[in-house]
Amino acid sequence: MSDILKKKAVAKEAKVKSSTIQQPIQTGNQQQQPDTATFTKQTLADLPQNMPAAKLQVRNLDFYYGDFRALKEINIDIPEKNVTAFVGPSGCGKSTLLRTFNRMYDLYPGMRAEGEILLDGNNILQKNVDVNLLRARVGMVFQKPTPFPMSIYDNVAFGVRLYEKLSKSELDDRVEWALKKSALWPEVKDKLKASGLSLSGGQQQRLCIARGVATKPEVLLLDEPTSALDPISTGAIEDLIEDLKHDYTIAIVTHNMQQAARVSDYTCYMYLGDMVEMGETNQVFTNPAQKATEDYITGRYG
Ligand SMILES: Nc1ncnc2c1ncn2[C@@H]1O[C@H](COP(=O)(O)OP(=O)(O)OP(=O)(O)O)[C@@H](O)[C@H]1O
Repeated sequence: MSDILKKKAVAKEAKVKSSTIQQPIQTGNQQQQPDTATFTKQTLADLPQNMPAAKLQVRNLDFYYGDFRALKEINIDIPEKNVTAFVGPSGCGKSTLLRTFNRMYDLYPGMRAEGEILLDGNNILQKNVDVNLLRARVGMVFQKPTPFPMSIYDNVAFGVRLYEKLSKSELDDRVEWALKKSALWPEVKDKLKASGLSLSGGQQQRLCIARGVATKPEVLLLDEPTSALDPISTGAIEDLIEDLKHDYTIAIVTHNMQQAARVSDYTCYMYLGDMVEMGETNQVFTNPAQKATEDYITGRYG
């Protein structure tokens, strides 16, 4: 069975589990929640065996919004040229963790990260790191499509113009390459001068992915990239993720368990700022190491 078919089978199994086995227990008007606070914190020793080489290594990472500690001693590896999904209940710190990987939080006062995040072995949290260069290496696509109010061409060329000096024909080639990578080229090749805002929601998100890949980052961070999209656009973006992972290291935050099962190789389950479990996606969905993970994955909590 091909990898994608295997994943689809696991996703289907997860769906069956959630719909038939693990319904919340009803007591009158109250939903009784299981005790999800019982888990052993993930440590480096618990990381899956035989993982591919790590592109990012997160070590003892804490994150603070002012006095609030939103991430607590996170220790994980993000394997190169694989898809790693972050799942967990709302507010558990998924987006916060993703935003540390390109120091997006630097834009806001009062936020700080402590610990280490090694990108190819170099700590990106050090003060002397050039954050613009970091963001060229670690690109990000947000939940809502955010095309700039400019043409489709200029949207894709925007970051490239910031970081590289290409000739007109080289830039044309790069724009075409990025639009092909994001599976949008056939739909826009005859209207590159039209506004990015004139595209449908799904097309706008693929445009943002084209903008994200155009600078040829090494890591692509996707923060709920399909939550605002219809099922057909979602399918197109999931296929795209499958394709992009051959060239990029991808980290994705998703609320959709089936999506995590379908697109990711590794899954991290987070709860209230803690990393509960990181494992191979097939294992996390079929045989999680911790009951807290099982309760969430199967829909009993969250
Ligand atoms: N700008 C902020 N200032 C203060 N606290 C914040 C800020 N952003 C997030 N938080 C808090 O940090 C914690 C983690 O939030 P985060 O957005 O990372 O969670 P999440 O798992 O991505 O949630 P969701 O699934 O709802 O997007 C939450 O308690 C949240 O309230």
